[in-house]
Formats: sequence, structure tokens, C-alpha cells
Amino acid sequence: MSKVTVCDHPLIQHKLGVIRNKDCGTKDFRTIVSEIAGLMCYEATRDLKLEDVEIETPITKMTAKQLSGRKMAVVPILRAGLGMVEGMLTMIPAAKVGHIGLYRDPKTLEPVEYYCKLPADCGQREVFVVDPMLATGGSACAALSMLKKHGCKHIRLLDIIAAPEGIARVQREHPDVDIYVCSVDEKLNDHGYIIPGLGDAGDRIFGTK
Ligand SMILES: O=P(O)(O)OC[C@H]1O[C@H](OP(=O)(O)OP(=O)(O)O)[C@H](O)[C@@H]1O
Ligand SMILES: O=c1cc[nH]c(=O)[nH]1
Ligand SMILES: [Mg+2]
Repeated sequence: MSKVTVCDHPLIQHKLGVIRNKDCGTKDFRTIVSEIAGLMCYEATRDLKLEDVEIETPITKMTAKQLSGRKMAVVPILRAGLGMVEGMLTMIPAAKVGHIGLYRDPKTLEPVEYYCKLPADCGQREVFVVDPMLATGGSACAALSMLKKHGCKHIRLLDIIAAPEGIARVQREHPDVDIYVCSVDEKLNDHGYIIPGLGDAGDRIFGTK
């Protein structure tokens, strides 16, 4: 069963409070989403493997550490997930970036696919799927299925805010995928929006409403 980690670091929780506020404008919203993504990346990479490496400091020889596990990839779910890419790459600059285009049909709430471009070797990589919102879980589950069809076997899902319904669906359909969130909110409203949430993340990042 997917492990759910709530990233409860005070800096993350403070920043989350700022972007939830309806008066937070596009510029600040975009900047802070990126900052939160960087901090979430720190939590979501905590168990990466290290190996010893012999180096020489300006003073003496020593045994240092370096990452030894799989190479990494960041995969945003378009559009809102794009807001988390830069923050992720500040922490893991060598990661490749794939893109999955999905939007949620406002009437049916079903995800509609419109784009998929992944690194050729994504099956060998540790994949970090990023999207600020996990609501019904339809978009995340569709993205995870697309990645698995392309051979990805080691996937983690990072969402800033999740509804309990979305977490339950990912756990049911993709029990091998661990989930990292900053908050598990109360519930969904009749239109599939997270309560209290922060509204439409894509619109707030790109200023489209
Ligand atoms: O869990 P779900 O019920 O599928 O909802 C979550 C999805 O909805 C939002 O995207 P949206 O469809 O608004 O597309 P956008 O990023 O282009 O705004 C959000 O960024 C997720 O991808
Ligand atoms: O609350 C929600 C639900 C889905 N997508 C969003 O951007 N916000
Ligand atoms: Mg949207």
C-alpha cells in the first residue's frame, strides 16, 4: 500500500498558508509553489541511496558520499504541475523532465489526455510526478498508468494539497506509488474542488482567471 508522507516542516506549512489566501497574486503564488516544491523534493528524496567515494579536500584525503541509486526524472502533469518543476530542479539539477498533458473535464471530472513526452530511459529512472492538486485522483491515476505503460517502475507522487478521496484512489489503483503531500484537506465539493484547498492551481499559477 502506498505510504503517505505529510511534509509538515514549518517553512512548508507557512508557505502553504500564504498561497491558500485568495489575495495571494499570481507572481507570489508562482514563486511560492516553486519554493514548496523544492522543500517537498528534500523530503521525497530522503531515502535515496549513497555510496562512499574517495576524494581529496584542499587539506587531506577523505571518504565522502555521493548518490548511487537510479538517475531521476521529474514529470509534471500539465498545466499546474509545471509550477513545481523549477523548484524540484533546484534540488536535483541533473534530473530529466518528462511532460504529461491532462486536464479534468469540468462536467464529468474525468481526465482527458492531450500530451505525453518522456525521457527515453524513463523506465530506468526514479520518477517524481508533480502536480499541486490531488482531488478525485483521476488525473494522477491516469498519469501513473501512462508512465507504467512506458515502462516506469519506480514512481513517487508529489502533490501540495490532497483530498482524502484522491489519496484513497491512488492507494487503490497504484499501491506501489508512495505519495508526498503538504496537507490532506477535508473533502471535495460538488464540483470536485478541494475544500478548503486553494482554488484552481493552474489558473492561479498562470493568471488565467
Ligand atoms: O484529482 P483530479 O480530480 O483529477 O483533479 C486534479 C487535477 O485538476 C487540476 O488540473 P486541471 O484539470 O485544472 O488542469 P490544468 O492544470 O491545466 O489547470 C490539477 O492540477 C490536477 O491535475
Ligand atoms: O481544488 C482543486 C481541484 C482540482 N484542481 C484544482 O486545481 N483545484
Ligand atoms: Mg486547472
